Amino acid sequence: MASETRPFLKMNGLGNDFVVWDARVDPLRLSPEVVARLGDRETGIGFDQMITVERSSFGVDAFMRIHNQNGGEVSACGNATRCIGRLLMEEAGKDLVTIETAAGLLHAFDAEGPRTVTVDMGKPRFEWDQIPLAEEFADTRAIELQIGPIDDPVLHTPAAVSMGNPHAIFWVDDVEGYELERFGPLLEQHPIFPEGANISLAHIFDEDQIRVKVWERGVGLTLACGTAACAVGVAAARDGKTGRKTTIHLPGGPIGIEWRESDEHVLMTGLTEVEFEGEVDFETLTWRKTGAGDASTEAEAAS
Ligand SMILES: N[C@H](CCC[C@H](N)C(=O)O)C(=O)O
Repeated sequence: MASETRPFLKMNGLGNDFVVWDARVDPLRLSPEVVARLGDRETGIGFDQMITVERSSFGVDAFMRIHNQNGGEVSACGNATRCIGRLLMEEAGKDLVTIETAAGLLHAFDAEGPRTVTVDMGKPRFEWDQIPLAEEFADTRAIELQIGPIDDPVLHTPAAVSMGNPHAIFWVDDVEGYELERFGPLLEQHPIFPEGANISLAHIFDEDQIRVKVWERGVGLTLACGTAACAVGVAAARDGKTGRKTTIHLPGGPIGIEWRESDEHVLMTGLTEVEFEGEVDFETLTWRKTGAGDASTEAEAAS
């Protein structure tokens, strides 16, 4: 029986990593179980999200479909949007492309350096039923949620923001001072978040400089989260803690955020990387590397 192999790209945005399929000609729909199997770092390729690039029904450059490592489909992924933006710009020789997502149309354009891309992530949403939250809160800059002993909570009163996906941001004085591995899943699935939430610990350590650690919905701890960087930058500015231009320092590296005053859009700038080319045999669900990534391409160029 002929095996059915399919090529993919392995990419990352500051270590937040993806398997990317090009399904613009040959459609691809995988079950959540197969996505989770491929996403598992022991049994599969391993990734935080799986990205499927499809034809856009709006006639823009492409549609980007996003699945978390647990197999669940979601509407937004900032780091992946930068990576797909780069691929589409390189392919078409353009310096601006438009990507359709379930969260809306996003524009990616060349930023100041090689492999660096800026994405206009659109407007943040703050209304309780847009996050969404399970009950009405008039002010989502600090919602009533705490974890730990009632009289001495470990984490409490987070800000809530949607970038097309739900985020809760806890302001702390040391992002490493909390067991996010322990509290992350409890908060991610807290009943106040009917669709779950991405959980960020954020420490404003200098003027417009914020250190962030993220527990991602459907994944767990990741090295970076683009929509969390957007959500933290916006929540800090909204609450008067910083200006509208901030640098978000994630374990995987920095992301520049500008919450533009003229139209309230969030601009997110950061690196992208092609790690390698590969292919999956869907008969056996095995995979192999078939080509190099940026590191070797750049090494060749330098030699
Ligand atoms: N875990 C997120 C999706 C990926 C977000 C992240 N990887 C990014 O770069 O924005 C969610 O369930 O909403």
